[in-house]
Amino acid sequence: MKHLAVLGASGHGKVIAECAEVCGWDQVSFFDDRWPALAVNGHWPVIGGTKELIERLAEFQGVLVGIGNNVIRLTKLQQLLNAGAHVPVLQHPSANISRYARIGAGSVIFAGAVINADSELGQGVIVNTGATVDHDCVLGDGVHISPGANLAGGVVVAARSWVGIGASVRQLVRIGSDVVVGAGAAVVADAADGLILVGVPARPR
Ligand SMILES: CC(=O)SCCNC(=O)CCNC(=O)[C@H](O)C(C)(C)COP(=O)(O)OP(=O)(O)OC[C@H]1O[C@@H](n2cnc3c(N)ncnc32)[C@H](O)[C@@H]1OP(=O)(O)O
Repeated sequence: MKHLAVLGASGHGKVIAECAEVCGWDQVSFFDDRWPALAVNGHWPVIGGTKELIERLAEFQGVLVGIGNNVIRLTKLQQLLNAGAHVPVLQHPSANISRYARIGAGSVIFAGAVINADSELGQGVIVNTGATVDHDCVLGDGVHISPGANLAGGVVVAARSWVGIGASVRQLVRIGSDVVVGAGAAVVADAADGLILVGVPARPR
């Protein structure tokens, strides 16, 4: 019996839960600091907060963080790793992931995503529905590649940056840490840390 705990009873958490079910996890339970006021997340129960999860870690064969905010997701992930949680990588069966890609603990790769050869993903990364990460990309801890976004070959996205839905990034471009790339943007040049970029071609906002 494989029981997965997900910290963060969010919409993102629901996608993690369903992905876990199709990956063969028998049961999924949520933990969220809004518990006990929040007792359910869609089709899955919420059975405690962070404190309760850490007390009950031994009951779960895996623990993931279902929080979209990159900074909070990484903080919670580190807390769970420090407490000795077993943090898996979740890969939807329809995702096409190179055998030569490396993916850090707590990362989730959703339906229809593609990750090509020699890409390296850090911990707590989200490659969302239908996103593509081409060959030789490097994604730092806590990066989120939103649905339908496309990274060309050799792109670097540093820690905690968020590439918005449907955005595109030209090959070999380096995006710094804590950057937000807006929905539909086309990033064609390197971007410094902390910028918000929008448009085609993408410019700081
Ligand atoms: C499964 C999931 O749901 S995963 C989540 C996927 N979601 C995303 O990818 C969202 C990415 N976020 C965005 O694109 C956001 O709009 C941001 C971060 C770029 C900007 O957000 P905010 O700071 O809240 O901007 P706000 O909505 O107030 O708009 C400010 C201005 O920027 C413009 N703007 C906002 N987003 C964009 C964009 N993606 N491209 C071009 N212009 C934009 C607005 O039109 C507005 O222009 P105006 O001042 O001329 O009226």
